[in-house]
Amino acid sequence: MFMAAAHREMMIGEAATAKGYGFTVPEGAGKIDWKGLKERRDKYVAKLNTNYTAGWKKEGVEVIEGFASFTDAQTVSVQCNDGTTRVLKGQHILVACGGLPSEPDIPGVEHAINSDGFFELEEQPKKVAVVGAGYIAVEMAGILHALGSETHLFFRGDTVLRRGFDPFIVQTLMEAMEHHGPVLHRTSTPARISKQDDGRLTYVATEGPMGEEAILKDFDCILLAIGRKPVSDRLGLQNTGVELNKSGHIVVDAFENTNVPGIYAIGDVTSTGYELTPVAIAAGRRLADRLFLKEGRARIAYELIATVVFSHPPIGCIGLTEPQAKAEFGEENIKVKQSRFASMLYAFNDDDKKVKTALKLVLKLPEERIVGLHCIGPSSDEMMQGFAVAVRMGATRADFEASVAIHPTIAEEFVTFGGWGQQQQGDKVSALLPPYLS
Ligand SMILES: Cc1cc2nc3c(=O)[nH]c(=O)nc-3n(C[C@H](O)[C@H](O)[C@H](O)COP(=O)(O)OP(=O)(O)OC[C@H]3O[C@@H](n4cnc5c(N)ncnc54)[C@H](O)[C@@H]3O)c2cc1C
Ligand SMILES: NC(=O)c1ccc[n+]([C@@H]2O[C@H](COP(=O)([O-])OP(=O)(O)OC[C@H]3O[C@@H](n4cnc5c(N)ncnc54)[C@H](O)[C@@H]3O)[C@@H](O)[C@H]2O)c1
Repeated sequence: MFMAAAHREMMIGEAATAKGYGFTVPEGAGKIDWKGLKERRDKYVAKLNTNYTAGWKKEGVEVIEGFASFTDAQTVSVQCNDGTTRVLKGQHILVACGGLPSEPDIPGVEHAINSDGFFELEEQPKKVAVVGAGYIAVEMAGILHALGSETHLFFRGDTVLRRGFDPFIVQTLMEAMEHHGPVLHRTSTPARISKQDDGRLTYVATEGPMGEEAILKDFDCILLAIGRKPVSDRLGLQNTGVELNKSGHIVVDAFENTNVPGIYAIGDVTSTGYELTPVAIAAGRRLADRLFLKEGRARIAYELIATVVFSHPPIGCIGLTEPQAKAEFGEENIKVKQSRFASMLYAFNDDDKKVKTALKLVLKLPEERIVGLHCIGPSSDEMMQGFAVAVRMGATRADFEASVAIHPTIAEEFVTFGGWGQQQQGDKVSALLPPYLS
């Protein structure tokens, strides 16, 4: 959440963009009171926790603080924080124990921090290495760079976000980062970390096809963000017969059931492949409705989960990438509409203009149903939620085309695409009205 909020305040080049609009931007205007921000954030988080605790009390939920593990498929033993042990039996047991950051097996790894450590930093690092290519690495490197830390981003492939993101969008992000972002270190694999005599850190990676050593010195922080692993190994699951997959995630079906009746799992600890807060919450709600309100067989549409990366600029997407759609439905059954342009927001600053906005629709033929919608550019994060509703409802190109554009916005490109080609005419127009108006 704070990444999202921080992101909005710190759009790269915001000061430069403001200059283009005629604002006087004093030197050092972007400087941040890191300590003050951390203090206010910690207070805010504490208040949220207090509110949740109060809510549970009000609902009559007993909260037992401690470490829980299974002794058998109906029994959980809790080592409570107050030193006592509680043994609880249940007809229904839900595992929602999440995950922990993964660490590379390299010498000196203890000198680095992970995303938990990032939130504990008391000072803004002057020179920082961020290792990884996923959400956290991209977001945190973007924030640190935007705040003025000398930021180096190290990743194993040619691009970041290689898994699950459309190559057109990723390429646009790479170009934006090259113009306005951290120093990029491609094809780079972590090798070792050591502490220098002056307390700063040296980071060594192997880079390029020949695996040459790259030695970079003088970091005051090395942040590892190479994914998260489920905590399933410490829950006594071996006493239950609950099945885990190769990566240790609890195997669940689309209804949050494990293979053991009465044991369910949601969130990051599961095999669903989505490590996102709203997915865990939605899964919990659906499960509770089914178990206790007996409300049918509602399940999450895992195929259509919208996601946002709070990169600079942000990325929003839902559904299949172009390669995924072609693999699933066959190349001949997929049509793509895409567009790349300099946003009007950046019209007055030549350097800004290099950061492009890109949008893509992936359509399944013959009905031209939208099976993928992807964008990168200002406000892509905010615009995704509305488009996600439309895509989940099965919107087609005709539905988008029939929606009158809002001008001047970036999102309007999705419904105009520079003129979709043929305009609908005559009787076809009424066919494009929503059912309740026709
Ligand atoms: C840096 C960072 C930024 C993120 N940003 C976003 C974002 O912007 N948007 C988004 O949608 N998602 C984001 N995520 C992902 C999101 O945080 C997770 O998907 C979500 O928290 C998963 O919820 P969960 O309940 O499965 O697990 P968690 O939130 O990890 O909660 C699991 C809880 O179980 C407790 N626990 C573990 N084992 C036991 C045990 N044996 N006994 C008792 N308690 C136990 C843990 O202490 C923890 O409190 C982010 C993740 C990280 C790390
Ligand atoms: N905006 C958001 O919604 C948001 C923000 C932050 C995190 N998250 C969630 O948290 C999850 C965890 O984030 P993450 O960025 O740590 O994981 P990730 O799975 O998104 O990315 C991990 C990256 O680390 C790389 N990697 C793996 N092993 C490596 C190694 N040994 N050396 C170098 N690189 C290695 C992988 O290639 C991958 O690119 C995400 O999958 C996401 O679901 C979401």
